[in-house]
Amino acid sequence: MDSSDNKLKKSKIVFVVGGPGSGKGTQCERIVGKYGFTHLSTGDLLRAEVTSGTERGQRLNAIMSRGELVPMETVLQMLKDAMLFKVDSAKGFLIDGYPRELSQAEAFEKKIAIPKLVLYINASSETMMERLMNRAKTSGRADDKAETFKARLQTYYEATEPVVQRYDSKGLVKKISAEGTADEVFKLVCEALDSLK
Ligand SMILES: Nc1nc2c(ncn2[C@@H]2O[C@H](COP(=O)(O)OP(=O)(O)OP(=O)(O)O)[C@@H](O)[C@H]2O)c(=O)[nH]1
Ligand SMILES: O=c1ccn([C@@H]2O[C@H](COP(=O)(O)OP(=O)(O)O)[C@@H](O)[C@H]2O)c(=O)[nH]1
Ligand SMILES: [Mg+2]
Repeated sequence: MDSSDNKLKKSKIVFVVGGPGSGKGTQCERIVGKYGFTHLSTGDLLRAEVTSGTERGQRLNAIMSRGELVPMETVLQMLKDAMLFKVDSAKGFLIDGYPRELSQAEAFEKKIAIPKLVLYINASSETMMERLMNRAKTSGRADDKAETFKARLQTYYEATEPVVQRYDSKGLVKKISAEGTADEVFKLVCEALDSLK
């Protein structure tokens, strides 16, 4: 019988990477609708832990409100648990907002699997700022404010962009221009996913 770890290793995994507010969550929702993938956002998993009000949640909240990264062991364990929970029903996994740093990418490959594709959702910092300030009106997210945005952006350029370079050198990256409307961006996303068989 196949062990759960083996099933994870064989599953279709797509990383969705991009700056804060680039539109990762929006595109993932559409991909789920069309392709039936299982969507897991590490940011959402962390926020669920914060909402649960545990002591661990309070520690996470402090880190996230500063726009910094939560220790990678914490995030990887949460992500792996969530993947194992779904592995029997998932047609594939969309991992949204992860990996955030090179060491996370390496740990994921070692403990879970190598992704089949990295969707790189790319927008200018001005566009991302504008989208987030808009979202802030309704999101209730503690980190949707101008000061935290700057820190998140800096963390993104310093820690996350090297992840894109790593996978680009392996030929796994599809770079998607995310400046247009969500519909326009989704067309490009579909082209990238359809090239994956
Ligand atoms: N014009 C336009 N707006 C978009 C697009 N995608 C998302 N938005 C808007 O931009 C905001 C951020 O989108 P999200 O999908 O939450 O972005 P995200 O990358 O998941 O952001 P984080 O969760 O902060 O990482 C939302 O208010 C969306 O409505 C797009 O393709 N075009
Ligand atoms: O793998 C992850 C994902 C998220 N975060 C934290 O959660 C916050 C929100 O992440 P999300 O992906 O929801 O939003 P983004 O920062 O991309 O706008 C980040 O700023 C980080 O503090 C983290 O530490 N590790
Ligand atoms: Mg998101």
